[in-house]
Amino acid sequence: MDRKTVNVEMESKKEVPAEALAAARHELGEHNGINMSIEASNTFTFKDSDAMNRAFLGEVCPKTGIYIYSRHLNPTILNLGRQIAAMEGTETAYCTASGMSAISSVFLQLCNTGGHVVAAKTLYGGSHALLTHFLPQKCNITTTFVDIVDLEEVDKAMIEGKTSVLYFESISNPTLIVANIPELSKIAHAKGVRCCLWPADIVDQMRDPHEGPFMLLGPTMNPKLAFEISGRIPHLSMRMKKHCKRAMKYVTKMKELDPNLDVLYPGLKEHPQHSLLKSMSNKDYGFGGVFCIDMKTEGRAYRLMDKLQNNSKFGFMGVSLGYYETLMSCSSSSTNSMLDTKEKERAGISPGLVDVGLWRSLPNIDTSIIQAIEPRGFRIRRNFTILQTKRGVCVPVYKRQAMSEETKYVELCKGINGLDKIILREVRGCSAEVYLYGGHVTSWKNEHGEELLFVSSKAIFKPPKAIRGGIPICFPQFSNLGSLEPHGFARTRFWSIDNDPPPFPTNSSNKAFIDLILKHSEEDVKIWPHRYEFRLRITLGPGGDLMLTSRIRNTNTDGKSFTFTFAYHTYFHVTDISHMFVLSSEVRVEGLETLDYLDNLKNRERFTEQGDAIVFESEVDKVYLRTPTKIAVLDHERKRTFELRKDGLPDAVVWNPWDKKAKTIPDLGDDEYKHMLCVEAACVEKPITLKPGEEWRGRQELSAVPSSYCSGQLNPESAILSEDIGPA
Ligand SMILES: O=P(O)(O)OC[C@H]1O[C@@H](O)[C@H](O)[C@@H](O)[C@@H]1O
Repeated sequence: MDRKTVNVEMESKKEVPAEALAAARHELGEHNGINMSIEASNTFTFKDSDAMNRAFLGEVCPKTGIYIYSRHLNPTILNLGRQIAAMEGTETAYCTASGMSAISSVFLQLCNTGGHVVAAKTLYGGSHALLTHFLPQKCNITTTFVDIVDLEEVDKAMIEGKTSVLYFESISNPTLIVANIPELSKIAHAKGVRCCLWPADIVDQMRDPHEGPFMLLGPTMNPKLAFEISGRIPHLSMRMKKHCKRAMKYVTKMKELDPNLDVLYPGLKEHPQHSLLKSMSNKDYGFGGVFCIDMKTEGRAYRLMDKLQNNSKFGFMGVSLGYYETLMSCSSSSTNSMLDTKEKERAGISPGLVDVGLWRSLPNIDTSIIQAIEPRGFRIRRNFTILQTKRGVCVPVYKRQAMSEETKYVELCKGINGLDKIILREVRGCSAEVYLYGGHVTSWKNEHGEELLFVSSKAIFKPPKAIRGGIPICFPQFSNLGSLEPHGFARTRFWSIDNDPPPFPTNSSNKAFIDLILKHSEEDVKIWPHRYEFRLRITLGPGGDLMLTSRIRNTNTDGKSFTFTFAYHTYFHVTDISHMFVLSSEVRVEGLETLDYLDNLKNRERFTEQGDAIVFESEVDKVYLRTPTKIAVLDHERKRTFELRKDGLPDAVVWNPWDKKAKTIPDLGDDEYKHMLCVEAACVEKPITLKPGEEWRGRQELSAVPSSYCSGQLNPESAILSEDIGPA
């Protein structure tokens, strides 16, 4: 027995790949190490000149332990080749540095100039480009593309004496078509055509591969990598079984949750080649770990992937799908982007096809479907915006309907505790809610019904307490900068609908708006001896922007001026302000860097902001002074940016109570501080003074855009126009 060989001869024809591999040679290390040694040399020496001569004459070779040059063959790479050959039941295997180097070498090996290939029309983009562009131009090798499941078409396309290769990839990427390998081999062999299948047995009836392009072009794998793969390959069977099992469970659950979902997976009975794959595949290995969801359009595919990666933490966007994490890609615009529209159509590659290689560990997948798969299923459901109908059937509603004629842009109804509330709606499905109590916006939702403002679960919708969350109006006093109750009384008064407001410079396309008015009451005059009219217009723009315009007029008849401070105390809803992302919080504010601020936590002492962006790791209560008209709040995890634009309001308050302070606020849950961030367009440092008859105007506009924000470059209009998972 060879010192480096454990007793077992390679048996290439074992039926079960794992058993065949276990029965294959196992190289030991140079010093009898249990691992084989990595042969890192490029070139090899010989015991004498005769041996060298015999090696070049081909009389001795790697089989007899004599190597010349690693580009031809290397012991470590050869060992991996033996393992793979054992698993695949082939005579030999050659390990290359990439799939495309293997595929191109095979074509160069088997085809002569002027040659002809018959290939499946659905191929990996690189293979398709090689056959469509490179080989015809450089080598005059042409290809006829066929539907690989139509055996007659395949047969007809092969020209005896001209066609040298029948090439297909099974299971195909990205459309998951399964080829009938035994039948295709028969048809090819009958015409003397070599049958090449990727990624399993590459070569059938090939001459010694070491004489051709494999040796000359040097696509050889790095021996260190070969060593690593050799060590992992013995467990591949276990991983593949689990991989396939997970995909099967996951897809089954998804289909259960939404039978209308366009999911492609060979494990599903409705897959056209389900039975074929079952008949060909090794027992217990299932149907692969890759499935596809057809979102129909590229835009919807992207938005789904964005959400799955950044909201649900489901996986990552990335091609290859072979990583140990779940990967997903929209093949039409990634791996298959080199195909033109017609070629994609012919190959059946929909622009919205999302391929998912499901690897990520789903906790308790075997023991608790409900705990493990269902929540993820629900996440997917949520991402597809699926609603539960009355009959309990899930229907996808991404075919968003335009607002029906009778749906109202403005609706007056009763809210919590019977308080009057106005709902504003826009055609795309966004909405806002305003309580007359406080003139208080309590909800702002995007077209997917996602809430963009934070309202505490403990909020008390009852006078005299202000509602915790939404957008309280602080007037005529911000915080405790005066003798009135903190933040003034406007947020705890009942406002009225202003049916006849003085003319407003409005955008005529805005239909969803409401005008409110608050006037002095005799009671209030006792605590703030002034007469005023506070008009508030709240508008929901067609793109979902929320705009608040305040007009405050001094209506004193005693000739006295009055002075006030003001804020739109906006509570933005954020994923989790306490989460850290690359050493800073997932949530940050841009636009306030380097500005002066008054620190409410330090007796309103004045400081200058030092950091590049405002991030959060503890309580913050600052009044930034003379701020720009645009401020952005970035929620990294949700991949959402709020843009706040303001006019007439020079300051900006940033407040989060963090954990300790939150516990002292009775109408705020202990952990709720994580999901809120107040950024308030305000006028604090220099109070406003109005003479009788004078009017002040202060405006705040909010947009939520589903992308990252680059300071100063954000065009909210175009970002807003990019729909989320919208109509198919
Ligand atoms: O609890 P309130 O009155 O709604 O105020 C909340 C916070 O509002 C912020 O605007 C102030 O800067 C903070 O100082 C204050 O604590």
